[in-house]
Amino acid sequence: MAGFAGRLARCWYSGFLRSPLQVPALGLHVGGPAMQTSQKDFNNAVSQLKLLKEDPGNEVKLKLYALYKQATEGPCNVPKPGMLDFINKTKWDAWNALGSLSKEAARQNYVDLVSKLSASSESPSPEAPAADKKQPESDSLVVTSGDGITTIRLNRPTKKNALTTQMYHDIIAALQAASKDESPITVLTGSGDYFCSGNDLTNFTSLPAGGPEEMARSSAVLLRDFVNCFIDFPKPLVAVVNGPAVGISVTILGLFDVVYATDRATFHTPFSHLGQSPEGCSSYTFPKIMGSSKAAEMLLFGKKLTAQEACAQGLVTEVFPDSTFQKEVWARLKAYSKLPPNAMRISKQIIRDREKEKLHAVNAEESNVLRERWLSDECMNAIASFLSRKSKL
Ligand SMILES: CCCCC/C=C/CC(=O)SCCNC(=O)CCNC(=O)[C@H](O)C(C)(C)COP(=O)(O)OP(=O)(O)OC[C@H]1O[C@@H](n2cnc3c(N)ncnc32)[C@H](O)[C@@H]1OP(=O)(O)O
Repeated sequence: MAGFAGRLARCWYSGFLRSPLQVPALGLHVGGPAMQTSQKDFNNAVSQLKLLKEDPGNEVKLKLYALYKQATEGPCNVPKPGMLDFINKTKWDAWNALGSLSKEAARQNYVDLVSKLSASSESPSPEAPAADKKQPESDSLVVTSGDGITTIRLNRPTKKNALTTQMYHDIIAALQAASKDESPITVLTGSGDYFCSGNDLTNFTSLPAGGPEEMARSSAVLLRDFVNCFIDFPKPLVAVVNGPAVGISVTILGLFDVVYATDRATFHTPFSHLGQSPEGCSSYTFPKIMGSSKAAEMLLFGKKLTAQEACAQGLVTEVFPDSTFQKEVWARLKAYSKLPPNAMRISKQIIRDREKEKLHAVNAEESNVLRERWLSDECMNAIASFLSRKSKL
């Protein structure tokens, strides 16, 4: 297992090794207005960078590093690190790739890049009901209430809303709070172009002192607690699926009361590709919802469904054109939220309660199986492969 930790760590570095030239849509200056940037603007940008809410990713961090060095020290003037010194060699390559770019131009490019990153991390969320912030939340999860709806929004758009360990904890807390608040309806949705890309695969790279076994054990406990919150949620729970959904963000949909999706959404559970197995009670809910052979195609073979297909198979309640999705869905939910809240709760109870015991048992079993799976070579290799950017879904 120690070998696995090393392998993952190496793969993380390989992610860092992606070419600095692959930084799309970050048009860089080579002269002209560059001369306008003062040292003060540059220093401000250095400070501003520390305030970014989202990690900008390795490629951008590498670019920032190279521009900083060029702006402060000029063209690369230190010896190239050895082949096996992966990180320093990567940084050296990025700096060296800037060639003879002047210090002023590098400063300007640095300032422009930081300003773009700051602007995108502050861009407002798409349409949603007028809402007040409910509680202190981590940057990656935003919880608001308004118009009779509590909205839990996954807010990590640059990572396609992949779920970090902290986000699982925050969602549990948000659901517990929402179950007791005044809003008749609770919604889960995402910021940006994705609903959610599933479990953040880097969760498995920060090994605790107890090693991979401890990581697998604590992840299984967290997974079980997370899914239990959805099983036990007492009020109408609605998913507003604003874009593609992957992995655990698909499987838990079987535990929602209503699922609205944009026609841009897709539904994908690539468990076998990842050497993993189903969670979110999908081994039970999916065959019930769509029949065992359709469920097998998704859960065993990772067939990706379009929104229309998912609707035809009963996983999605209704599909809306992307252009009117937010407007139509929120208008409808606002109207539903005016229905008598106790009647809705009691109706949900009657529909769901007789299944709860079964669902808890399924959840416990799925979490236990996954605990083993996470330690398998198949799973480790798949995660390592994603982290080294050799594979994507
Ligand atoms: C408590 C533990 C519970 C565990 C429960 C288990 C759950 C199982 C699952 O959820 S399985 C599903 C896991 N998810 C995936 O395998 C998705 C992996 N991601 C991708 O294949 C692609 O990123 C994509 C298809 C979702 C999107 O591709 P696209 O080309 O459009 O975008 P990028 O790949 O460039 O993504 C942008 C940045 O986001 C990072 N990212 C996206 N998804 C994840 C993820 N799941 N984990 C970690 N990071 C993710 C991606 O690496 C890019 O980051 P970068 O800009 O720093 O490179």
